[in-house]
Amino acid sequence: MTIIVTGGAGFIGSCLVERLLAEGQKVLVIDSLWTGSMVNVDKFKGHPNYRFANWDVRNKYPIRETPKQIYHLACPASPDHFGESPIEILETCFRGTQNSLDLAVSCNARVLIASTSEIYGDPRVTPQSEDYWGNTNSFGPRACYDEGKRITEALAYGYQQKHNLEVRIARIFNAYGPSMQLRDGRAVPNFIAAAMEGRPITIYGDGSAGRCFQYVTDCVDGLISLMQSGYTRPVNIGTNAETTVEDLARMIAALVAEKIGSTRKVPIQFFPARTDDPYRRKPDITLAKEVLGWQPRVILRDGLEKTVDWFLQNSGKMPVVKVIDEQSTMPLKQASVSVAV
Ligand SMILES: O=c1ccn([C@@H]2O[C@H](COP(=O)(O)OP(=O)(O)O[C@H]3OC[C@@H](O)[C@H](O)[C@H]3O)[C@@H](O)[C@H]2O)c(=O)[nH]1
Repeated sequence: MTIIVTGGAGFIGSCLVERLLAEGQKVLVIDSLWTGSMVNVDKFKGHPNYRFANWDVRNKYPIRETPKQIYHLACPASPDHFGESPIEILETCFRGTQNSLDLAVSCNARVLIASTSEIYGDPRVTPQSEDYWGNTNSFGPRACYDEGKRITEALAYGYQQKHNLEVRIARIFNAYGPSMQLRDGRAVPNFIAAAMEGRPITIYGDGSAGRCFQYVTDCVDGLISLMQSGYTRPVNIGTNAETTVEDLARMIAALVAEKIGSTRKVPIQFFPARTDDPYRRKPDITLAKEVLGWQPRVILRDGLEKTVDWFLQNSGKMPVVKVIDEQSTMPLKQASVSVAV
């Protein structure tokens, strides 16, 4: 029986598809290529267990088979998209999720919903455990995603109550790795792109904001473990190894320089923090360890090295989604990272 992956041509989705195919599963990817890319799934073409449907999840998918599982991942996840397409993102969160849940009901399939750490908003408590209700702003630049993902969780809960549907909810914290787009807009690809292209790295805020970046294969392991588990409430999927945004920028600048054999200094420019940007985000992953027996394994330095290697090898093949105009405002201050190796 088939496993459906909506958003399977995206960054996390394509890594999940690769894993499922390697396990011998039959996979149908449903993706509109809004933020996903054929570049991510070209490698599966011709695989006997792989099929692709170019389809927007906001519309009901005309299914001709009975899937046993649905991983519902389809949705833009970069703050750059929140400003460009808030209504489309809200529609994707509500109608897209509802369509996947309806499909699961009609096929008696189990469905895993990709939720996010963003449902905690700008948290007042650290670390964030699943029973923290969050601090979100429903009327701000991140609202479409924060509130949109909150509604996906509420929908999943409603379907579980009303239809006795088997739902799994993964709250994914800052994933990174190969197959992100160079112009994705998130910190890791932005910093790698700047360092590779010899531009200054742009930091929003003073660089002290905290994040916990998890490598994509760890994230995919967590999603599969959750899908296979009997646990029906939300679970944080992330690492609790915290770093500051400035330390991340310095690590990436040094890694790129090491790889390309450069000794020049990489400037860092500090711009005002973005509205509602969470200051400190760190998951409590006790629950995931207990109910899934899962925990992340890849340390940041190793994951970043693999990611930088991948970008250096593949950046030429990537479609340009968006070039951020960093010159439109003046930086607050400038620092330089010495990358002499
Ligand atoms: O070029 C950049 C990009 C990002 N940043 C900062 O780096 C931090 C991390 O930003 P990212 O855009 O990578 O990620 P965010 O924490 O905002 O979460 C976002 O991307 C990861 C997804 O899992 C989340 O769902 C999504 O909302 C933020 O403080 C952001 O302002 C920069 O300083 N410069």
